[in-house]
Amino acid sequence: MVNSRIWTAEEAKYLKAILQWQESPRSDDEKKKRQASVEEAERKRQKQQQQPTGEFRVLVIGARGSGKTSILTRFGQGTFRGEDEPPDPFYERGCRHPVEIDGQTYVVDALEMPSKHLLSNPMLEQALNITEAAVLVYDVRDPASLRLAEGIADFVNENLARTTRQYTLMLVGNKSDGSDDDSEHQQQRAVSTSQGAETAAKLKIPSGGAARTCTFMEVSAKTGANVDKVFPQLGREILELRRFAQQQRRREQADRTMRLLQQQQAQRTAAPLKKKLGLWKTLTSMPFRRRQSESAY
Ligand SMILES: Nc1nc2c(ncn2[C@@H]2O[C@H](COP(=O)(O)OP(=O)(O)OP(=O)(O)O)[C@@H](O)[C@H]2O)c(=O)[nH]1
Repeated sequence: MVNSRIWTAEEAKYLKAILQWQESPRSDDEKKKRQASVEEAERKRQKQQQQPTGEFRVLVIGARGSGKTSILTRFGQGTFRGEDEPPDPFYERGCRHPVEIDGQTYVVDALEMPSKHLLSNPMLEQALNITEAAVLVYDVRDPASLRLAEGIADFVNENLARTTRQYTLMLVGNKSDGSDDDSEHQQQRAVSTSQGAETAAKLKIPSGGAARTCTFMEVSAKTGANVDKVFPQLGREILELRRFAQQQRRREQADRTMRLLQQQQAQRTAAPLKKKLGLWKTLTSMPFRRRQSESAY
């Protein structure tokens, strides 16, 4: 039989001191670092356990070589492959990645439209049908890519004009790396920031009733500048559209209910009148019948 031993307060203190000493002494700095990494690991664990609040499916579309895959690679794993490297095949079709919006986690399901399908209307239509928003990517070094982005916006508008669908667009000028005093960069840049912003302001959006303008952003997949802002911003706009659509559905439902109530009310007021009319008809036809019966005698 094992004898249980109760430590006196003094003995417990002594034992604790020995154990702490055996744990290897740490400097204050090390202790702080360790504590920080424990807290970070705990935050990560909690985040992984957290169910996302929702999901958005968005289309990433633009001219060949404008940097669609590079933007997704930067968004998904925070890296850039290098200007002469082929794109990361893992991100070539798109990616799923969480974003934080007002303290809530949402999953972005980004689909990249291969540039070879840009001229195929059925493919584009299909892509629009399964998404709620599109990132129109152009290369700030290539004006033709901006014109193509405008063309895509026109196609989206024409396509959705016949429907009541809500959809949003964001114009994104990629490869904006290099500072303003970087002469090589200035030589390469062919579309200024203001040109991009003006184009976005002119772009129509299939609004389904809500007056909105196209958001514009310049990014660089190479340096990572602004890439992290694209999808949360788009997510916010999608949430706004969903709220608008829900309000619209509620209004329509309320209108339908109102019309139904009015019809029922009209029927109720018409019913006694009909009854009176029926009685009147019966009464007016009676003498005729009586006359008939009289003639029988
Ligand atoms: N300097 C610079 N180069 C970039 C940037 N983003 C992409 N590139 C380069 O541009 C080239 C095309 O990038 P991709 O990401 O493959 O472009 P894409 O639009 O997916 O191309 P396709 O799928 O062929 O249409 C690659 O050589 C990239 O390294 C950027 O922000 N800055």
